[in-house]
Amino acid sequence: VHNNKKCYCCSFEDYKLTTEWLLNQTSHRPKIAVICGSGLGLLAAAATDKQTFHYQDIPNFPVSTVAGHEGCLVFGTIGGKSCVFMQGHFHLYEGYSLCQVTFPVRVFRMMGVDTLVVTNASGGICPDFKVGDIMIIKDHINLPGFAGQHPLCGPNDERFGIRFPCMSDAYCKELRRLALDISVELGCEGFVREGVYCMVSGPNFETIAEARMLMVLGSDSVGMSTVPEVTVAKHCGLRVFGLSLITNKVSLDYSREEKVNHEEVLQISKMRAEVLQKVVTTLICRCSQDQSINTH
Ligand SMILES: O=P(O)(O)O[C@H]1O[C@H](CO)[C@@H](O)[C@H]1O
Ligand code: HPA
Repeated sequence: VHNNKKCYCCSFEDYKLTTEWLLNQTSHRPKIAVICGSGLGLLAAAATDKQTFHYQDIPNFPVSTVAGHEGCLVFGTIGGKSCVFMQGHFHLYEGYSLCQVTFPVRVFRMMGVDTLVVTNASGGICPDFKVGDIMIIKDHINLPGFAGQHPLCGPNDERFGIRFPCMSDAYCKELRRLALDISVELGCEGFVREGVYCMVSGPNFETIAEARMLMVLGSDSVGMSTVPEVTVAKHCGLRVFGLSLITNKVSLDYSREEKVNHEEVLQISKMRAEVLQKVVTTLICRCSQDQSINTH
């Protein structure tokens, strides 16, 4: 209850309970959390010493309702570094509040995580982008946030962060540079790009007029996730790195016949999941070695 108005946000005690439950169930103490987007659960495959929890068994955790989101929390080790992977994340269009959508991020913070890696599937708006390109997220547009659908609306809990957080450095520059270097080493620089991700609430894909508007606004790709998690992560002081897989070209022209669907999105995710896994795994190994970029 705040100012005599009922608050539907998760309480500090909710985050605490889940954090303590997980810390009691696992000996892993992750420093890096990876959120796997649609069809990208394979990102956890490279981890060793794995321990898996189903979302429905974790107190206070929402459950995944979308195809391509397994609904598992996987603890494991990569390059000697303890990590936690979310195989599947939550969306506004599933009917969850943004507090529920971002719930795991604050739990990770309370567990001791300092770096969040976000991944997702998105539609390419930038005319240069091709299906299968991997976009390093340089920045984002929080379109639902403009309309008041923002995870930090409501009373601010200073134990997590300040009332008015700065977002001009949302995606860590050093990690973006490192990812570009890694893509050259792995020989996949030909389909690695950098760009601006725009979040819409979904669940429908964009109309042509909407897509054109998003392009004018400066969006290189569009999806229905990630921005709330990144916003909450920055608020509580996490370092953020993001990759978006371009699974389809967004129609910007009335003469275009192709129609996007979720099956196609999952098919392209499956096709590129292995490369994405290599990039993420190498990035985790390297950032754990380089202390200068490990300090927040
Ligand atoms: O952002 P993720 O969950 O990776 O997936 C994207 O793909 C789904 C639509 O096909 C939506 O959930 C959209 O956000
Ligand atoms: O074209 C798209 N639009 C919105 N979200 C998406 N997620 C994958 N592709 C798309």
